Amino acid sequence: MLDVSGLDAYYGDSIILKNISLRIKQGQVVCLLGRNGVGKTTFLKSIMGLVKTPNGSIMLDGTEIIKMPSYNRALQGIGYVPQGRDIFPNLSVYENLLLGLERNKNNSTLDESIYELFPVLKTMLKRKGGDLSGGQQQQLAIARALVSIPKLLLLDEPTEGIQPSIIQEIAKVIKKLKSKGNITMLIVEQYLEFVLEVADYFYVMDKGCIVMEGNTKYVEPRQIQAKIAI
Ligand SMILES: Nc1ncnc2c1ncn2[C@@H]1O[C@H](COP(=O)(O)OP(=O)(O)OP(=O)(O)O)[C@@H](O)[C@H]1O
Repeated sequence: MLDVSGLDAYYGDSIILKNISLRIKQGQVVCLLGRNGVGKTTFLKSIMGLVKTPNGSIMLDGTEIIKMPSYNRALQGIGYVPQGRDIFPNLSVYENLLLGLERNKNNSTLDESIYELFPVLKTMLKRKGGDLSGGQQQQLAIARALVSIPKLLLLDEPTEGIQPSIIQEIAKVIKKLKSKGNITMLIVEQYLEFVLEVADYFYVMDKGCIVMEGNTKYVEPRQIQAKIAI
């Protein structure tokens, strides 16, 4: 459903991604791993149209999106949870969730089933986004992306700086979504155990290039570790 090929990405004149090719099948959870600064976030931003990508192709369900403005890519069904989550600190949890609906032209009411995935949010609807813990903010950011019912969800380091019990909650949500089968996910992550738990397939990036890929079921974790250890 996502087919990226020969993609280069630049910040100004500096080339950050070189000739990246990556494919995700419908309903798959794919993780992109790599050390700090190798270009993982830049790759997600390239899919969202937030960086310069003069060469290559990004096909979403058979449609070329590489020249589309970012807003249209969201309308095509891509949800993005950036690193740092981008929660509006002065808006309530409920208002933050409502903002997610702006991306969905077919739906203007909040589907209550979002609280089945994130029960903690239901207990905090009136609380300000900025008063939530880091883990709760991460859950809110994922929930906000999901209310627009994306067909492809991009998550940038969802476990970063989060306590283990909430990491487990997030892993559960990802597995639940996967079992429903109507969403495809690309997750940038450095936490290998989490990747092996939730992903079907992985790619490892180094210095702007893909250097390893495979099925998470059959890989020897030490082989990945060797490529991502600092
Ligand atoms: N706005 C920017 N302008 C110029 N260079 C940038 C910009 N953002 C990132 N870079 C550079 O691009 C390279 C890739 O950064 P990127 O954030 O994509 O890496 P990453 O693999 O996601 O790292 P991390 O895990 O630390 O988030 C780095 O060398 C970084 O310094």
